[in-house]
Amino acid sequence: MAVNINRDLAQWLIERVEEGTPEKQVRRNLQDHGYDRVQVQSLCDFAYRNTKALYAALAQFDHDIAHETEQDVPLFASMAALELPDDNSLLSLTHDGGPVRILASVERPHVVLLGNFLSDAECDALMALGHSELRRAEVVHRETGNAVIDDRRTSDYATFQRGEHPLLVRIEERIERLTGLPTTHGEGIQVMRYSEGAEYRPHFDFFDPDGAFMRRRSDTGGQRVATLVMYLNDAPAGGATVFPDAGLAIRPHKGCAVYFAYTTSNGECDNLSFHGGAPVVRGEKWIASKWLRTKPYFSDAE
Ligand SMILES: O=C(O)CCC(=O)C(=O)O
Ligand SMILES: [Fe+2]
Repeated sequence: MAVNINRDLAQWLIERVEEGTPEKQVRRNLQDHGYDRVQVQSLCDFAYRNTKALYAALAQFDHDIAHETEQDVPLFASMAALELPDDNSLLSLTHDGGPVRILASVERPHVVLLGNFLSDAECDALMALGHSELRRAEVVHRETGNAVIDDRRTSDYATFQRGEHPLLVRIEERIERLTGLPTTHGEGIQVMRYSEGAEYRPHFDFFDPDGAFMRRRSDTGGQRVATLVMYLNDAPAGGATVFPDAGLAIRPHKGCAVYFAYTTSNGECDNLSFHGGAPVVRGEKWIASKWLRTKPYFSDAE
């Protein structure tokens, strides 16, 4: 199958070549991100043996983009979702457990509640996948971008690379169909367990737009624009996902998911998206989270 190269991939390849990343490592990264052997070969030929053509392609992309009027993020975020279909379902988005349904949506903060996003079997399989890998969750430091332990997030989690497991591939493809954002714009799925008393205090998922981290990293993955929290069990008590400034609380229900996007129509980060996971009062709460970026995201490049 031929490989399509877009601006971000061209840019990423050029950066790797310029910083002297060995071809072997780039091959591995590309394979990890779902490119087959033939595609990897032609991308590496382009990057390492025809670099001039790659620069030319990038210049052409930049020229085209400069002449485009539209933004580069075709988000569900940006709003078809608010027009709830008459039959209240996403007709084409079905899986073994039946159709995904839109149960409710809020304009600001932009929140969409989805029913049956995952089947029971998928929830169980995700919990099993995460179980043996669990460790104390970390948060991204707003200035440095480093992952650090923080009392505001007391859950355990297991982190996965995009496409690391067939189940994750299936769910990532579903998220692509839901949001219109290519899977490459997603960070790897995290499976999280909150034990009794554990919480994630209210926070923003987007990076501080003025912070040093964003200034340095805006070319790789860019800003976060939306989050999908998938509920893997019915938390017995407590553990709601809360948006305190909007007076909104969502009870964890197995197979449901909450999608929220935080870019306002003028391109700014929406402070109303301030949210958290309330303390679990009894039992455990399990979720899987997915963060989506404005641009293709390759974790090794971050
Ligand atoms: O636990 C929740 O309900 C929210 C999780 C969350 O905010 C996150 O993972 O970014
Ligand atoms: Fe969050």
